[in-house]
Amino acid sequence: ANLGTGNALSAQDFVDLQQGSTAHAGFRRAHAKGFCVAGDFISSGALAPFSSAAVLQAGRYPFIGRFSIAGNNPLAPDLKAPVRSFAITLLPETAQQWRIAMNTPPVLAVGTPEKFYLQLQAIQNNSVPQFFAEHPESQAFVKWRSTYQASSSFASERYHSINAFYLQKAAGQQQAVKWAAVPMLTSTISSELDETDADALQKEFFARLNAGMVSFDWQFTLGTDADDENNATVLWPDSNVQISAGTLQIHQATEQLDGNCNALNFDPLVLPRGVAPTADPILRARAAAYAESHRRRAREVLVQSVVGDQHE
Ligand code: HEM
Repeated sequence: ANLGTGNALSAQDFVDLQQGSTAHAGFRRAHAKGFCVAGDFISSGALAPFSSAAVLQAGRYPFIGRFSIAGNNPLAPDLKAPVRSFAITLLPETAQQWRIAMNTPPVLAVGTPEKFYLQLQAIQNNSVPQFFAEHPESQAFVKWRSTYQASSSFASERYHSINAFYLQKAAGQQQAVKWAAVPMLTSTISSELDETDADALQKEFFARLNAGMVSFDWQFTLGTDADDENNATVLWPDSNVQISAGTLQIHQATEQLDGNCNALNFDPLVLPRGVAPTADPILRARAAAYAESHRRRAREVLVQSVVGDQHE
């Protein structure tokens, strides 16, 4: 992509940049390293006045999910990653899936796909400070980054939707929201994190889960007329109303190559009735890039299995 001459930026451009010079066949081009989880969402029903979504009505709904670290390398050391992630697919009986991908930062540094692309280039060129200086909208992100301390567990991070969505109840009635998965730590483990182990976080999580369930409170923040739901660089004020939708209880974890999260694409535009996308342009770019990454890795997995069959 040559953004200087008005050429349109494509999903292929994004994924080419994200995968770098060596593609890791069969793996996600971003957030390549992770593992699958499964659990139940215990919905409080507190969001039901705002949305007709099946899983926001009181009840218990299964989900499958994936914890990951940002980056293109499926063997990267867990503790070196600047961003950690939690993705879920809620599975109500109505066949209306809700796919969600969340990251540790609450905001983006820049608000458009074109600038996000330039930011990825700046990361690869080691020119991030200059990039932030040239993009004053990155202020909230830079502030978050300066105070954020990575924790010693995937189970004790807070994961954010970053982009806003609408909850819809009846025609013409909508409420802008952002959400976060907020850790509810109930169990501690005795073993210390082995900082020399590339899979330290993954092992910690599996050990923790053996000792008991891992839970997150799924908290929604309501936007007001003063908030721009289409600009993910701005943090909404703490004074905004917060409502807990219920508890995400995780009771199973599986290596990603053996788990049913691996083949999924956590496309943020796969939404059930009662939830709708805002006009935030990042959301469209994400849907297109995830599809392109999914296409590449799915094709490689099929090719591998065909080759394997021929040798059997
Ligand atoms: C224009 C901006 C973005 C681009 C181009 C982008 C690109 C990608 C790509 C290509 C993948 C791999 C998809 C797959 O193969 O299944 C991915 C995964 C992911 N992205 Fe993004 N992303 C963007 C913004 C975001 C934002 C704002 C968030 C958080 C709110 C986010 C969270 C995630 C997560 C959690 C995953 C891993 C999902 C999983 O476990 O399968 N991304 N991203």
